[in-house]
Amino acid sequence: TCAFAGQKKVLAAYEEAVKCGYSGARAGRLHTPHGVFDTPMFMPVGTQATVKAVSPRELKEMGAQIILSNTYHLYLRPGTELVAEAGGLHRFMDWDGGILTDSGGFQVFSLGPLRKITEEGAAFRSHIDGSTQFLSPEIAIKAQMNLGADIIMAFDECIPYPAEYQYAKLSTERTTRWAERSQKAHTRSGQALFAIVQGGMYQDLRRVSANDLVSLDFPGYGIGGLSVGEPKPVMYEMLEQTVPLLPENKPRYLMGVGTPDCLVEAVRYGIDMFDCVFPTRVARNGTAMTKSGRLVVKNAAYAKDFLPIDENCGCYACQNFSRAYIRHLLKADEIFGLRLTTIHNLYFLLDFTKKMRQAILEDRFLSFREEFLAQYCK
Ligand SMILES: CNc1nc2cc(C(=O)NN)ccc2[nH]1
Ligand SMILES: [Zn+2]
Repeated sequence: TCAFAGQKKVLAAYEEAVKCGYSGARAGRLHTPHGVFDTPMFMPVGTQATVKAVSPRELKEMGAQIILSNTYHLYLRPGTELVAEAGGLHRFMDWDGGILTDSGGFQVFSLGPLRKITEEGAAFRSHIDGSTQFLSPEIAIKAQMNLGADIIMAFDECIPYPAEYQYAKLSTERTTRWAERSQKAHTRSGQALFAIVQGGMYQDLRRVSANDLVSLDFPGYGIGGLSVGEPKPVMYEMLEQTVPLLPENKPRYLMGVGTPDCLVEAVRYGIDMFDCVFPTRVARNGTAMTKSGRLVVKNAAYAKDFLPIDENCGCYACQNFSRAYIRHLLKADEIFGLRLTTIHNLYFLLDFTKKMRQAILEDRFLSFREEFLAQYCK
């Protein structure tokens, strides 16, 4: 904990960032009111207060530490006041690990042309009932205080890709003003507010955004506006420009990323935290993630394949069921099939970040990265 602007706040303090020999890769420990967690870490996405198709008990069993929920969705349904009356998000969804809520900046952007953004905030149409809605830094922070997550995000604008330089510049400057308004509106102790670096795909805007937000002094920093359709080398270049400007002793969270190859590169640049819908989303159309790439277990090729998805995987699906069985369930539209592919994909990414942490602690991250990329991109 530390005294902060007169408020006593338990911040997501960042300890023992063990630096490995190469550039920014590091293993750390993240302190929150719901526990101390190891980084690098992958955070399963539970948009509407549930990680689709799996229970909190299964999440705990597979090693999930912090899960993500979306303020935009919960604000529209069931309402964040209702969740507060239920005792907060942890109680509501029976999850006693860490929770991080995104502020809605991305959802408003991904809603496309329905939105209108002004200095005050963002007006948009609800994807549920088409009603006109409005989010501002103050509204988004109040909603997140009601939800009671351990880590909450400043309200920002996730700049679309591609975007004109002038638009990206004005939007990024506004996001910094919104970060300051988010800070002023954040009065709940025991909750860490992270800022979000934007700047589009422009190196200079990324640097200005990072420097301005660091001057405002946040306990952690999200890097937003990436993985929005840009080529991977552009994303890596933005990381190279941004991460070194962020304080070494604070967590860096790359939002919305990603596949294992992106994770291992981002860790190399010094990213600590990730979230992505990819593992749960592709699971629902029968795709399993493996260290050699994707395996579409629904394919006819696996009809008589009585091996598990991955015989070296420790997850519940691979320990007990065959590809043939899972394919049968998926073809028969059995819900248990989706549960098994989801359990496997989440376990795969959680285990992958655990393996990266171990490699960093044993100072062999670089060779781990080489070996993985050689096999994965095959
Ligand atoms: C899947 N790609 C992806 N990019 C994201 C960017 C943001 C962001 O800038 N939030 N303020 C959040 C989630 C994202 N997911
Ligand atoms: Zn598995």
